[in-house]
Amino acid sequence: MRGCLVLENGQKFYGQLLMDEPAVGEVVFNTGMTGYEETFTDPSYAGQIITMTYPLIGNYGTLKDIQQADRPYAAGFILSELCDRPSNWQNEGTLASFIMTHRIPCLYGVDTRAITRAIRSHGVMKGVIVPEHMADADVQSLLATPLETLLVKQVTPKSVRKMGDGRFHVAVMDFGAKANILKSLVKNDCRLTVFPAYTKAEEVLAVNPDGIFLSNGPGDPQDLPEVIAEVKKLIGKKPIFGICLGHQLLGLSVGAKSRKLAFGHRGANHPVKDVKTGRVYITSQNHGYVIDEATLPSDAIVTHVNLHDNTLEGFAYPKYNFFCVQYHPEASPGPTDNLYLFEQFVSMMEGK
Ligand SMILES: NC(=O)CC[C@H](N)C(=O)O
Repeated sequence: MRGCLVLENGQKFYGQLLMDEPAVGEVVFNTGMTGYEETFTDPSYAGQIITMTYPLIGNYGTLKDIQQADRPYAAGFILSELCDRPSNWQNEGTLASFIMTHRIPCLYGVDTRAITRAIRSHGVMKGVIVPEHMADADVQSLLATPLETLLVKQVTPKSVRKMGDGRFHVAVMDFGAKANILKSLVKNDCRLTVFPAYTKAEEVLAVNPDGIFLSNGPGDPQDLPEVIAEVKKLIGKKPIFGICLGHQLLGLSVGAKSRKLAFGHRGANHPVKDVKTGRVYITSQNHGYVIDEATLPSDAIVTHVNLHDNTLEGFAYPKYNFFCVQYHPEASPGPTDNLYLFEQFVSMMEGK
């Protein structure tokens, strides 16, 4: 069936639909050349329609073991060529069947380069994926639907769970944690008590963890004032490590400000400089917001900077014994060069 992406600035892009369900979401683009399955199951994409800039998607099929959550939370997918004959000895099924199983609207056979150029020049926009024959009035009323802002509520677990049996007890605040973050902690000799996002600080501290981890997650960090209030109570009590949304919440908790980027950083090839060593890492990223470096307290230390646009990619606060990064050291997808940060967290818990 023919379908169309309609952006809120009126631009339309035509292609094929896998199903006739419409999608509404913030349209973003991801530049990863591989890793579509990890990207599609990253809960931080909740509420967003992901455009993949790489032209061939689905060519190595799907494999449950590499998925980052039990299902995709994204609002929709936009692809150029959708490969229906994957070649991979581990393949468990085509990408099309995965998408249809989870009933995520998908527009394919569409000019993804043109969509990316539209987003790059206007910034991210709301958009809808609709069947081509949908009446204009219906398309407009769909476009007028307000976007959900309480996205963390959709992806955070409902109850506390335990993982691993390592030496270091880590309390994880799960705002939509990617599976490989939790696996990376467990691999680094940690045992985890994983808490839902809105857990009170007292309850987290009551398990007497060696350290606290703040996860990635969807949406605008400023939409989480109740969570920030709890993070403020955790700071300084235990060593803390934060990734992506976790980094942003730590920034807001110490009085820094966040702002929205024009079209975000989403992909597996973003150069980040480690300020102390001068070394440049190619990193995995997925974020639309940043902490404004100029608003950090003067005794916080900038540890990482993005070399595309000089935005803040990491900071540490020795006074409170925490550090955090905006990018994704757990990779999945992307380069694994930054896995050492999990070891750094363990050293902090060891008191080294
Ligand atoms: N991956 C994340 O944790 C993303 C954080 C936040 N939702 C952003 O887009 O900036």
